[in-house]
Amino acid sequence: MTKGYLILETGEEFIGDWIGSEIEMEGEVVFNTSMTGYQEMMTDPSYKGQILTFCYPIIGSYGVNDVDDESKGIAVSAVVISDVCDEPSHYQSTTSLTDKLKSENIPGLANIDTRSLVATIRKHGNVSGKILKVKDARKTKQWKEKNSLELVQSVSVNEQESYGDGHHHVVLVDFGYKKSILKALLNQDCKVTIVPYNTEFETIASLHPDGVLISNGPGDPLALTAVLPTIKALTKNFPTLGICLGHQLIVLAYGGKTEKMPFGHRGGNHPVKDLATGKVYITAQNHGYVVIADSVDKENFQISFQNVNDKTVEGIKHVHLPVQSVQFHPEAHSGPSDTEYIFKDFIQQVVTLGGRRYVKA
Ligand SMILES: NC(=O)CC[C@H](N)C(=O)O
Repeated sequence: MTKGYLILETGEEFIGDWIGSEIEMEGEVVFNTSMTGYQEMMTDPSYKGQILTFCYPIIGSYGVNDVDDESKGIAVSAVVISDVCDEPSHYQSTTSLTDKLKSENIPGLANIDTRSLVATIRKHGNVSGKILKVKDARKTKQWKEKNSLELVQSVSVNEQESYGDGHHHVVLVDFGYKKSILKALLNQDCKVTIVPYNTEFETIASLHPDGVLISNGPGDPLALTAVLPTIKALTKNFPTLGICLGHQLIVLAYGGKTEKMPFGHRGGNHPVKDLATGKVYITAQNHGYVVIADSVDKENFQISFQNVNDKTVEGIKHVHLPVQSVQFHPEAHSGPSDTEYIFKDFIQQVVTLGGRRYVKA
């Protein structure tokens, strides 16, 4: 196997064995603590531009299948693995993880001491890294600035797409949506029209949606200030659900603020409390930015969910409009269907209030 190096901008080096495509790569190095779901993680567009480290030590054992990709292909820039399994066993598996990486031109490193790497990322908070074939000091002198708008542009659809023929028409504004969100809507008897992230309010309104879903997506929400007036107008006119980036954008649209977290929430076991009922749910998460609690427009919104570990904002609900958003992923099943009821709630609002404008834009 070819040796490869992961060099962090903070100077630390990790040596491993090259897997996947033999191209050098740069990106923010993040980690996910889930024990399973590597295929879903790699193909989640919210990871665009990032080098994803798997905390779980054995990755690839159940292979890769034809049904679980969250988007058109691998979204991460590269993967970092401790022990990669190249002889998968699962009835649905159609290829191995390393062959999938190769076929989609994505590099990775295996046999990396991921525990030490994660401890290093946690120590620094945020850190970029480069995967290199040879240690070349010249290559680690300069670091690219991340352009979040370009990340969203690269994953959003360019033209409208339509799925299903259910009773409720939901427009999904695509900042890099996960297919599980589309599936969850189709399961709720929806017809879904997916529109590019920068579609204007009037175009969306002319589709006569019963409800609107603002999707997840990569990068810093502050790069998307141009779409905030549209998002605000949508929330004032249609039942709206925001997920992850969509949640952050709704908060920003009402004058709230977001900030970068030290090393994000990425995993399948983040406990989240519903502040109305006191009930705690185990959620799947993937975000590096978070809403600043004090900045939320309290005249219009109440905080609906809170992270049990660090008390960060996990959701908001409008005080009188059918608008809510969550920082976690209700479409991702940390258990059988834990928070999927959020889609049911949304559709309930669509049924009672959809198809009508109830406030002037
Ligand atoms: N999954 C997402 O939508 C992530 C939102 C945003 N890019 C963040 O990292 O916080």
